[in-house]
Amino acid sequence: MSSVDIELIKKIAIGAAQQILKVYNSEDFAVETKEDSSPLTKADRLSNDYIVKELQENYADIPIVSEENEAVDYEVRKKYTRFWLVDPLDGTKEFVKKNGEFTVNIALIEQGSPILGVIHIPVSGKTYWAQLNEGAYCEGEDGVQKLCCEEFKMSDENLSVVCSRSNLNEETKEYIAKLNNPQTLAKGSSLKFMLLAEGEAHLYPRLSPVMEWDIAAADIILREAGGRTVCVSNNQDIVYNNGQDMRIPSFIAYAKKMINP
Ligand SMILES: Nc1ncnc2c1ncn2[C@@H]1O[C@H](COP(=O)(O)O)[C@@H](OP(=O)(O)O)[C@H]1O
Ligand SMILES: [Mg+2]
Repeated sequence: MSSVDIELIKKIAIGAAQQILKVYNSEDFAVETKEDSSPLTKADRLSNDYIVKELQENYADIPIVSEENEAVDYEVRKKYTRFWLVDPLDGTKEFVKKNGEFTVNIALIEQGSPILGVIHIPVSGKTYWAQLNEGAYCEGEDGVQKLCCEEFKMSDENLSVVCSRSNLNEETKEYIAKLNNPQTLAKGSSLKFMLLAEGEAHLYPRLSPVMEWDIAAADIILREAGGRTVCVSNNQDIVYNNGQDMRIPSFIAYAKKMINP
């Protein structure tokens, strides 16, 4: 099996962002609606084409599952020991609203867990990355920084809680309302996890569905920064590529949660 070069994956994410920004900065772009009612633009397609081509050229032996590729049948997919899991433009609704809250996400999944993740924010130019047991990092205007989550207890007052800007449901609102005077911040895309990884927020409860590609890169980056993402149903790590559809019904992402309540 070929080994993977994280520097190359970071370059691929940045190259994909250039494709996205060509569309973002153009006067006007068409917005189509997919079968699941979510939006699709030329930027999603250009970013996907770029990432898929680069990954195939450099890692011919590692299959790719991407939001914008044709779905891979579970009977085929369940035999994968390693695969790329890609969301070429996470936060398409935010892209359409032109608020900058969208990301490029590339993860490498091995035996059901992410072992590498790269997230790039096209508008700010910031890149986040992590590999299993090697820590999490980001690079922006201030150079490279090691990411480290803030410690907290669930009973703390004024916890900083991030939630979806465009997909916030009643169940999540009720969960947040039970906390002790929470300070809520709405953001689009996997950026929410990055706020936890940077020590800027404590909790990201998501009691509504996402797809595996929305969170795989963020999951490993947050974990390597000292946090954790768990399924609500069993309070365990998310197991990827574990069923017919790649839907995760709900999860809670934590910064560094202390055991005492
Ligand atoms: N009902 C649903 N089922 C599955 N995924 C959903 C969903 N509603 C929203 N999502 C996912 O939530 C992502 C947006 O996250 P957020 O709400 O945190 O900004 C979308 O990513 P895309 O923008 O890549 O389609 C989409 O995959
Ligand atoms: Mg997405």
